[in-house]
Amino acid sequence: MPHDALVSRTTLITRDAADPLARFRDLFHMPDDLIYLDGNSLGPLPKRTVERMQQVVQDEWGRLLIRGWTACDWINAPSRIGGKIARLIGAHPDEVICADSTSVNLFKTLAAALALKPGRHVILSTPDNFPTDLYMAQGLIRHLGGVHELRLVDGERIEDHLNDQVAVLLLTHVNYKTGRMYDLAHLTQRAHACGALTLWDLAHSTGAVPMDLNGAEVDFAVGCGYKYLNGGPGAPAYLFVARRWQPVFSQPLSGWMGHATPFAFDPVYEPAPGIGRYLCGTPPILSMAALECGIDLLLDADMQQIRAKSLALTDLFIQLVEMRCAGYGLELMTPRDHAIRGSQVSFRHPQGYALMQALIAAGVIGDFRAPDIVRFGFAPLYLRFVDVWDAVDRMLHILEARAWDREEFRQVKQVT
Ligand SMILES: Cc1ncc(COP(=O)(O)O)c(C=O)c1O
Ligand SMILES: Nc1c(O)cccc1C(=O)C[C@H](N)C(=O)O
Repeated sequence: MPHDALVSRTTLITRDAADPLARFRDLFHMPDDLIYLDGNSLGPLPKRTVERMQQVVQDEWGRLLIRGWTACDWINAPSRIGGKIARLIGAHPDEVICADSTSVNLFKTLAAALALKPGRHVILSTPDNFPTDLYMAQGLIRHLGGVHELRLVDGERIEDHLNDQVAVLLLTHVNYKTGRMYDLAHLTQRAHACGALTLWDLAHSTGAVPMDLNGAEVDFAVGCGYKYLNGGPGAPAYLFVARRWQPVFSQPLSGWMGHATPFAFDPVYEPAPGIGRYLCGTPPILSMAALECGIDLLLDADMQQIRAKSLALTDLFIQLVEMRCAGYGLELMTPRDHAIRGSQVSFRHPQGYALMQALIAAGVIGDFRAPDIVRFGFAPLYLRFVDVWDAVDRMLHILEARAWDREEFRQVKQVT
């Protein structure tokens, strides 16, 4: 959006009226007067989920009991939901399965990827990757006897470190602190050129950024169900394995749900022929039912429209903060360049923690990330342009009045 000094609350109300995604807001529960800029950590509750939970608990579990596994097709929930997620990320339906947490899926896919590159010992990543990605790699390395190395290098220069030692390039597409987005297709191609595989963490891009995993020839990916997919706290995650790698190796968490014939109760493990081998234990049906509602909402929207609005919202937020809150010590961390920006905006502020507490008290929910980052996520399905104006307005009042400068806001409580 051009930097238009004439932008006002009224012009933004007009802009909302013309928004092709406007109808989605009413499909969510959103407390009055709350501006929710934290959907990149935990998405809000879709109204349909409330009905569906009632149905799955009372009618399915309550009345059908164990018959639900077949009568309600619970058993196929992981592949059915995986198939729906596939449509959001440019994958074939049989390349995605819904299961476990992102962390566990990282372990399974990283183990599979390393086994495909026996002569190479390096997992290449960045120190600012989300910690669970690094922790899971460290744990797997220990488990495999310490022959691998997790090599952490500056993300801006990652290409310089791709060489014939690298087995797997392990990156998070959109950085959780800064909102910086990597060029997934380009880096995948560069990794392949040196003979390495790619494992992408799509936690902060799924449902916010259109992706074409097959077009980019990505090998493995994982993603999160409770952020932009609005699946609820601790919603199941997903994993993607390109068709070409599915038959080659089975992952190490060889639970019975990943068996070719789980109900044959054979004492010997034999992996399922396709993506099903990446399952481990029994799927959490209640959580999956909630997640499916969130995904269905997204599938009803157009990902290109979502991306266009996400960029417009983040542009507007940057513009208004810089125009209206100038001189109060806020420093933009998120790239201005659309090509490398996800769906969030982060600023540094010397009193970042207290500022975020004051914002939350004023009804603007974002996140604080140590040491000094205030982070705002923009989910186009339920946010309005006028919300951006109001959020900046409340921030300006807090900054002008130094309302953050209160003992209760400075005291660091548990940080989420
Ligand atoms: C990039 C990234 N990966 C993974 C996770 C979390 O994984 P899990 O669902 O296993 O807690 C998060 C956020 O919690 C994240 O931001
Ligand atoms: N997964 C979370 C949780 O269980 C509690 C609080 C926050 C989270 C998050 O999602 C953190 C998030 N991934 C982040 O980007 O910072």
